[in-house]
Amino acid sequence: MAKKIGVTMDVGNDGVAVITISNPPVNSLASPIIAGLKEKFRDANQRNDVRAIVLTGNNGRFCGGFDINVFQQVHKTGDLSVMPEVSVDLVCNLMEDSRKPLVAAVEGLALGGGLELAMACHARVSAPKAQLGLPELTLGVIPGFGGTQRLPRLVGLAKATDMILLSKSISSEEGQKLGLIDALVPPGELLSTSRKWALDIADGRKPFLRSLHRTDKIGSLSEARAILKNSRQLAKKIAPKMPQHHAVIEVIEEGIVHGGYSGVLKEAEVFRQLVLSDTAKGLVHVFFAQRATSKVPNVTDAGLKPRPIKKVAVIGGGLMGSGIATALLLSNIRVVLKEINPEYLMKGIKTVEGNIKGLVSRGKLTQDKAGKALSLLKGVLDYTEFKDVDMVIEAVIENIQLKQNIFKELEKVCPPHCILASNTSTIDLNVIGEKTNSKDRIVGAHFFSPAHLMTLLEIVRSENTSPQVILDLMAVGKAIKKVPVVVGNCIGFAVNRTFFPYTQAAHMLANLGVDLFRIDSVITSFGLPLGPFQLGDLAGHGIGLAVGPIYAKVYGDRMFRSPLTELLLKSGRNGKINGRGYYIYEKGSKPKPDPSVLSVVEESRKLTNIMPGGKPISVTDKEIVEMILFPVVNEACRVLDEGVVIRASDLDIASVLGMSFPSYRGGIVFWADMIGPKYIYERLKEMSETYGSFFKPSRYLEERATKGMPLSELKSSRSRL
Ligand SMILES: CCCC(=O)CC(=O)SCCNC(=O)CCNC(=O)[C@H](O)C(C)(C)COP(=O)(O)OP(=O)(O)OC[C@H]1O[C@@H](n2cnc3c(N)ncnc32)[C@H](O)[C@@H]1OP(=O)(O)O
Ligand SMILES: NC(=O)C1=CN([C@@H]2O[C@H](COP(=O)(O)OP(=O)(O)OC[C@H]3O[C@@H](n4cnc5c(N)ncnc54)[C@H](O)[C@@H]3O)[C@@H](O)[C@H]2O)C=CC1
Repeated sequence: MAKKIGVTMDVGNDGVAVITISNPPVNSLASPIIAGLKEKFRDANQRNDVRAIVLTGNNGRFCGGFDINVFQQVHKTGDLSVMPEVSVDLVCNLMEDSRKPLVAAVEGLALGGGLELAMACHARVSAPKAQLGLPELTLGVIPGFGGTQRLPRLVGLAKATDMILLSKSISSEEGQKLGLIDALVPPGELLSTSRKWALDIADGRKPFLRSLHRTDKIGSLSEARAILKNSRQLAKKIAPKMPQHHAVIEVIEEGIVHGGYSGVLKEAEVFRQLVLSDTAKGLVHVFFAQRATSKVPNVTDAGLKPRPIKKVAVIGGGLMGSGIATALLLSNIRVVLKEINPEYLMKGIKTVEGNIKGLVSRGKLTQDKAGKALSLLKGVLDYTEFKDVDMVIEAVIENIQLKQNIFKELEKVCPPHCILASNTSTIDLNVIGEKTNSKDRIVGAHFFSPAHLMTLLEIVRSENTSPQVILDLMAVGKAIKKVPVVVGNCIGFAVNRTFFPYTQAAHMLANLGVDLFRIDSVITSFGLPLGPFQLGDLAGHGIGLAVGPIYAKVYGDRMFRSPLTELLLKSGRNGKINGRGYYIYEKGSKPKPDPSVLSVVEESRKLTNIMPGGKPISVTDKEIVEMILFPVVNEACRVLDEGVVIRASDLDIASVLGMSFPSYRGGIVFWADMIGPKYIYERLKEMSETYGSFFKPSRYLEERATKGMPLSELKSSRSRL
């Protein structure tokens, strides 16, 4: 059935015109909707039989904001003229300054431009539990329909700056307490109450309030300045590299100092600058990339329905198993946690308890919910409880034989419908399932550490995994608030494979004489939260050593073999786990660079002997970024070429959510396309001539560079999906 898009107006016998936005699924403000709103408001203002107006949205959702597709259009063409004139034409002139009272009837959600339309109305009536917010900063822009001016005037400056800077939405219940919502009524009474409210304003029984003209919640200029000073500090802390966070404070201040209308004009001007920024391009790409992951050909379009997953067994209560168990419990899924002995089992259970208590102490979970979650956990030492589980997630150490034996055993003890998933970070799924007859229900459920906090779930399918199993795991992933990305089977899958050159390039640079703490600092300035050496400390150097040979077996031709990890472990530095790696870890304080590790690096340099003429190389910060991240782009090209991901944007979202690649750079492939494949190819060619085949450009990169094609444009016939 075709989507019904448009704006309707029904004028009742009571003289109230109800204007309704229809643009499923979220009633976003696409260009025809904005044109329709202008037409209907003009009409309602002119008609003699209309005394008052109610604005609402169809299908239980008021409005999800401006149509983000238009931003993407602007990014593709650079043409700002496709952005309709809204803030003054529609919002100020036709709505707020209308002589006829206007009431917003809000239900479901009013976000971004949606909330901004509601705030331009003369009152807001809402159904319970509606989501209200201005999330524009997450898209690299600022509110553009007057939200920067009206929200402070409705909820107060401190609350408004907090909501805007943190893109934090509130419920209609909280909105009512703050004065954003005038009345909260059951959904069945929403329209009747809104009509009555509009007529009450028309007849002078209720005040005719124009938000932009209000000053009662702004406070004095000195109070406002003190709040804005705090906001500037907050913006510096949470988003030092985001232009929109700093710009929005300037825009709010303009309205405080020179009046709301002046603020509206400045808002429009700044909005138009920001919408063309690279940050907005990256963040809008990430918005759509994340949503695209829910569409998996031959799985989500195959007419299948996810089966209920009520009880899950997790094998191994170590770092990953305890995190995975925590994530499941928090979404009310029963968990059986299996370990090898009572001591390890107790340790696993204590870790789960610690994870959950940590959420309570940070105010992210109520005590009640924590108690409920923990009541769903059962620790076991044998397979008796496995007889009625719907899914098993194996998270034992990275050992092929051990995993093969476990899967062989699982086939016998689990019911036939049970999904058999492995959290392996590296091993080929076909090898894990080699000794079973259940290959169609074997799947990779690759979580990222800490598993209860990181949002990526890489779902790895082999050529035998059934679409039903993939769909079920996608549904579990969403239920436990992860973003599932379905990828093909290969060593390291999509994310770890793409990023294995990250650590290796860092090791090469350190062996070439570059200071490792400088490398970490350059990479964090680029936008990753941790540099490669600190990340190694966090993951633990033992795991690095264990997976090295697995990668070497298949990608050996393009690996830099560094003795650094082995030397580090020999010197008793396992990483954060034992308090010492490249950094020193002490409870309650930030990791400190450990100068004594430099002797280990020296030893490594002697063994590799790759410094030209025995002298450290001299590199700029830009060159460090290129030497570390261009090899990652190069491997991403191979991942794209081999069809390990369905679409390039899946690798973008996986790199953002799994590796914390900066979202404002749009993900690894998007970033590479912004720089240009030709430049990356030429730089890698130069590096490979100087430093060897580790940097040799891949066939895919060379082809794209020569043909002038973006990396994201897939033409692979070698899909693994
Ligand atoms: C001059 C500019 C004025 C201005 O102030 C700027 C704005 O208003 S910018 C937009 C601000 N709004 C937002 O940032 C909201 C973005 N959307 C969401 O946060 C969520 O989609 C939702 C909370 C509204 C709904 O969530 P959910 O039910 O989980 O559904 P999905 O997220 O999967 O979305 C369903 C499909 O709807 C598409 N969508 C959502 N919002 C918009 C939008 N504002 N514009 C265009 N399209 C939107 C989304 O892409 C999904 O589409 P699909 O094809 O994947 O089904
Ligand atoms: N550490 C990390 O950052 C990540 C690890 N992984 C993968 O997750 C898996 C587990 O890794 P970690 O949790 O780090 O290891 P870990 O060493 O912390 O935990 C493994 C646990 O499995 C238990 N175990 C071993 N054999 C068992 C058996 N037969 N039955 C029940 N329990 C058994 C061990 O006692 C141990 O507690 C590995 O495959 C690893 O590659 C995946 C993503 C990230």
